[in-house]
Amino acid sequence: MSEATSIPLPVLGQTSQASMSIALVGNPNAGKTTLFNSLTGLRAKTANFPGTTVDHRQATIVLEGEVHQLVDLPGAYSLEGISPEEEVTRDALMGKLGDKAIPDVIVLVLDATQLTRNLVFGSQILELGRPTIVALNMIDEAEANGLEISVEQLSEELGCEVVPIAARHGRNLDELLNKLNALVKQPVAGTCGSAAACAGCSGCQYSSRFRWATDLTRRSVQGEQTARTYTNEKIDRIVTHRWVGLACFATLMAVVFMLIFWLASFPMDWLDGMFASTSELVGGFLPEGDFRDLITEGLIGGVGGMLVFLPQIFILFFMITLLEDSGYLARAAFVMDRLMYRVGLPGKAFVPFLAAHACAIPAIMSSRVIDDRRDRLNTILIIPLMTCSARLPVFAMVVALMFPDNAVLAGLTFAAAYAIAIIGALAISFVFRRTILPGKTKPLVIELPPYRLPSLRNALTTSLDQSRLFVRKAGTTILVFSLVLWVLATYPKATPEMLPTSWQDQLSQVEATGDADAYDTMLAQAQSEYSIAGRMGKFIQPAFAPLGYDWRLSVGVINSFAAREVMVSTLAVLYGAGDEEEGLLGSLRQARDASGSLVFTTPTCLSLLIFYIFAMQCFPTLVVVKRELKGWKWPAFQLVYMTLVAYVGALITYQASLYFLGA
Ligand SMILES: Nc1nc2c(ncn2[C@@H]2O[C@H](COP(=O)(O)OP(=O)(O)OP(=O)(O)O)[C@@H](O)[C@H]2O)c(=O)[nH]1
Ligand SMILES: [Mg+2]
Repeated sequence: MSEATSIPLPVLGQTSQASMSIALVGNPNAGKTTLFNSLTGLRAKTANFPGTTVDHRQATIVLEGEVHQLVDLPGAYSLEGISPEEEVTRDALMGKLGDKAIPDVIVLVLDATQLTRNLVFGSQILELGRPTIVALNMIDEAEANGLEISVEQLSEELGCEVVPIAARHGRNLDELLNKLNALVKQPVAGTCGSAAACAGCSGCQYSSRFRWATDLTRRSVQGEQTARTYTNEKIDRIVTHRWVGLACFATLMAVVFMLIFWLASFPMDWLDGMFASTSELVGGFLPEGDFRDLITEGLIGGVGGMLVFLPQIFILFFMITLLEDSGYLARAAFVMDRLMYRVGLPGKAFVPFLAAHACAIPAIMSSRVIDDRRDRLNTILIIPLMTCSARLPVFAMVVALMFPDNAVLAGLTFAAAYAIAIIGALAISFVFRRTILPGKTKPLVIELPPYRLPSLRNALTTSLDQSRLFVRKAGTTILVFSLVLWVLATYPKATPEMLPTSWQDQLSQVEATGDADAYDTMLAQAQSEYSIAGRMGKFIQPAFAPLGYDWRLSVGVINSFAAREVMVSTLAVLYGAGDEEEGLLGSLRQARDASGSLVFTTPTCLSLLIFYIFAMQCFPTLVVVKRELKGWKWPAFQLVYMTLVAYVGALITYQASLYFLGA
């Protein structure tokens, strides 16, 4: 880590001067956020995808004991740009962003491999005549590409310090900090040297800037960049092809999911077994009774049932981050845009959609980049259909129940669930654009970033962050839900005499056979139906019977209306996963309904899968939609339409698969 973060924050009063504000400015994908992260020790999202940062972000850095504000800004191509991100950057530079003053010092981040294009915007920044320092980033890549850049020449012609760095590898950041420190101590405005574009000219034409940038690049850069570019173009021709590109995307995703399944199955088996034996071990120490059951079934069963899926969450985010960093996902965005445009979604919606695969909430907020109101509304309405991480435990459970020993089929089904969500979302958008939100959309203009060896560290920190969020949820929300549910599913406790006569008859029949195990199982089932949860479940079960759910599954669905991942822990508690040696999946696989038939048949599993793909079961998302669209009308509409689609979809799936596959 850099010097800036290793110096401890000073105690208040030690800073003699008022702190300066330092802004990171440059083209999209130049590495501003990567630099910001390495200077501040933060983990703001970076990606090999232009337009990753859409709002400003600030943090403190310490230079020789002085605390300063470092501001990361969205990338821009020009100061006259019309996109909302470019507006944020322009406002920030002009001191019009909220209560922020004009930045005291500018760090102009240039991508050394794309010097000409970066200098076009750079000339506008230099022209502002503010104290500026140039961070010539990606110098590692420039060198690997065979480019030799004369830093002295650039520095002389730009009229300010130029420091070659590789933000991603922390290379030369100390020199950058030293020079930055000198500039902060003595802020001198750049002179623009002999830069023809800006010497004495303000508001130059794009063409003259471009000519100046090309000439300057020619004077300061030696070497050709042809070999790689040529291969990139060849690959791009394939992966961005109208149909071949789509097929590539689908195949790649399917392979990724199969890999995730296969890889995750080892730690998952291990975790499942570990929770089962922990439950047994803890149970052995506690005296028999309700408290022991609360701990083994409610606590370990409920929370463990959810944590089993941690490996899949981790590996999924790891792979997605690698793909994004490699530059491939920008190509996928390009390919998908052709489809999205047809169904009336703006190309800019791809980034929110991608983000929605982690969580709908930041995705809905990032849809602010879409300027047209209807485009944005349409995007927000379908964002929660994307497969967010909260759905993963449910999908993973269902798929594991269907294909316990077949990673290929399991992976394919999982990938199909993603595909159904995307296709469903496109179809629904199509309908909305032709009914409630008519109008034309803008196609996407995206610059394809270079292919790049993905950063393992970035992938690791992203997936660790996501895993931590997941574990925190399991330790808080899920924990409370599991304990409350255990109480509801246990009380009032019935002795055999208190049960309805139909149960008493069945129990005495089983007792007559002398099979004590069968008697215990039946008594436990009768008791759970007698409990509050059991009665509620039986009350609502008729509504879910056509979808193939028994009363416990119905309780699960209702229970997870506020947060979908609660489903798995609910089932773990209701089907007594903490109680069994087989762990969660084993006990679900053997679960039987009142009539004695297996609960998790293929039709029921498929119906559950479809229900959870489409249902809006996330209260926080509804609150955020309300906040963004200022009112409850649209979130209410969203809740109703998604639940309806989910119910009807699951109904059709269950009935059709019952017809074709049998129970
Ligand atoms: N090889 C190499 N890659 C880098 C370097 N700095 C950043 N990157 C990569 O460049 C990509 C873009 O980095 P970001 O920091 O997200 O770029 P940004 O300028 O913030 O982009 P926007 O937010 O879209 O404006 C990521 O894949 C980084 O890992 C570097 O010094 N060398
Ligand atoms: Mg950024």
